[in-house]
Amino acid sequence: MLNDHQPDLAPITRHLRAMFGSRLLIAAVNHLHVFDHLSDGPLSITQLSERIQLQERPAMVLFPALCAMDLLSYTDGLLAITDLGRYLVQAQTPNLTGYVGLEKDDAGVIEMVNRLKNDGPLDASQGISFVKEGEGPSPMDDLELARSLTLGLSGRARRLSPIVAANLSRREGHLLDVAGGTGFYTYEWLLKNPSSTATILDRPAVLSVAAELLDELVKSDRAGAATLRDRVTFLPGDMLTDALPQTDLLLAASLFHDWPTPTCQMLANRFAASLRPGGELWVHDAFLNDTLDGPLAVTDYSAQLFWGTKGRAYSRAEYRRWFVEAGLEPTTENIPTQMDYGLIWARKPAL
Ligand SMILES: C[S@@+](CC[C@H](N)C(=O)[O-])C[C@H]1O[C@@H](n2cnc3c(N)ncnc32)[C@H](O)[C@@H]1O
Repeated sequence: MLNDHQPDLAPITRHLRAMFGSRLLIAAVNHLHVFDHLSDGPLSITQLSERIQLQERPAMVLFPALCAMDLLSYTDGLLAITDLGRYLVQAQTPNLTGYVGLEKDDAGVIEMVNRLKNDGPLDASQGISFVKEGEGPSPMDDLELARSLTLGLSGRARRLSPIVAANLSRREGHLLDVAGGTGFYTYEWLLKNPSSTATILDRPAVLSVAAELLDELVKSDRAGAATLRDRVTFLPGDMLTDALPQTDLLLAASLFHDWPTPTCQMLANRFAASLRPGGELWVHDAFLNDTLDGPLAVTDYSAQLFWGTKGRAYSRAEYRRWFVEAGLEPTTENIPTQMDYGLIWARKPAL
């Protein structure tokens, strides 16, 4: 476990991600004119999305962010301008549209507007970070890029994995860590479950980094580390298409948030099928409020995910709907970890 003297590192990631939230704000005010569209009265998400021509993913990134900033409210299925948001309507005097607009030509803002309108970058010919889908190129299959992206996540994984491992079920059995990246979540869980085994599934280039990190750990003086090598299997593959091994626990850490909604449902179905009766699907991620109006740290993160991947942040209610559709029984537990992350889980009914 982390000792009490180690701070939650959330302030660092919040400051990092605020940049993406700022871009959303300026895009909404000066390019998409969200507040002017709402100035005659509330609209549903679908109505407003149609007016400003946003598809589902960008809409579900932008509107929750503006709610989290207290500029819009979302009640009874309607988006409305708040008292604060009124000061972003051009017809209101005074207003701050001109002041916010001093930044409207910033390159990051212009690119955010393009990505919002296009539901992603205009040119994705080199692939998208953290995702491998179909036959096209993926940075996760490029030795250098896969290494730098995986090592880029390693500090977060090192820090959060002991907390996650302490909260996952303790049981004798098998853990399947899908899209396991560095493998730290698996290594920490195995250290706490000395009779268990695990499989880490990811792209081959990522798994070679995970194997190096395991070597380091095995050579360290951590109690039990020497047993890890025989208990971990590295499984190179494609989680979207390859057969998944049967397992007792399946961990999806920072996984769903890289993918659009239909892919998330498909993944939930595949993961449910790979669980043995009584098995558990665990998700470690940052969750939107079920009311889709924050929290700000997560709407900023959602903007960053929207920018860099095919996904966004989802609410626990969205995950639980996928779980039910996949035949799983969601629990009501919401377990916070750190860095604005948390755990939720669902059970596969016993036979
Ligand atoms: C954001 S990282 C999360 C890594 C790790 N679970 C963590 O929390 O640090 C997403 C991972 O998904 C993997 N991935 C993407 N598409 C995949 C696919 N089709 N099959 C298997 N792994 C995939 C990437 O290689 C990457 O390691």
